[in-house]
Amino acid sequence: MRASLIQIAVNEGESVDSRRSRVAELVREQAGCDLVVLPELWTVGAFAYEQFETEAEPLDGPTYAAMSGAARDAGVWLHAGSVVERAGDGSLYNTALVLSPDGELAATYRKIHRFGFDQGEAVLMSAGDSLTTVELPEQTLGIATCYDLRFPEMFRGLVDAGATTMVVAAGWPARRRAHWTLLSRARAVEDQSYVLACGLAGTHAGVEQAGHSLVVDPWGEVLAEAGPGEDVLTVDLDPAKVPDTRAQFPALKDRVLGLRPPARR
Ligand SMILES: O=C(O)CCC(=O)C(=O)O
Repeated sequence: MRASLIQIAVNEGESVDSRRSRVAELVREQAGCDLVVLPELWTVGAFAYEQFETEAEPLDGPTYAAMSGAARDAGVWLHAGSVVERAGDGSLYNTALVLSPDGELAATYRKIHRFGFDQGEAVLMSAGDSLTTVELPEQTLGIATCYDLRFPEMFRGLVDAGATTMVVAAGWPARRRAHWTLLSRARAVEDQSYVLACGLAGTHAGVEQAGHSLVVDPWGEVLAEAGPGEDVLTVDLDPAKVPDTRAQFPALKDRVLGLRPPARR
């Protein structure tokens, strides 16, 4: 199974429309891959809070339209990153879209852990409350977005739902790049899963992005890592490696759930 992660540079000066057209071409260039992954909020920019209202779109909006055609032309499964979704009741969500090779919307995921500590996304967006997995012919994708990477219990929920490859679309700031790499590897090791972590590059709204997207195998080895700028990572994954790792080193079987809190004395 061949996967490509497209680490998109979002810089001031490029309109959302021209970026959409440019990215659609980049997706088309990945024909021959099985899966293509894009970053979080690559249309508007993950930190461009003042544009969230104006660039919000319904699930079948302009990003879906552009990505649907690109997925179909390339014949790939496409995790199209996330968009600012305007829901029917007017509220906004940070919503990931997964398209099948015929361009249909196969799954959506509304980001559960909003970033900002009572500012930015955390106040502008509503929170999702459901996990999303996507069945591909040889693997099950577990979908997560950026700040979610810090919450291992969410990934354990994805493992329990059958996920074998975690796909993390992000707009991770350069300032905490070390956390990005460390947490991507930690999720791979503890969940004995592939992790495809695809971030933004460039600088928007004054926030330099980390880039350095990476693909980690279920043993925690980094199979490929991007540089700081716009980049495409193409990696061959062996779906058998997940069950093999889980069988050879069956730590997931030793989980103890429902521990009692410490006794009060
Ligand atoms: O957790 C972090 O350091 C970055 C999270 C983030 O930027 C986001 O979720 O948009």
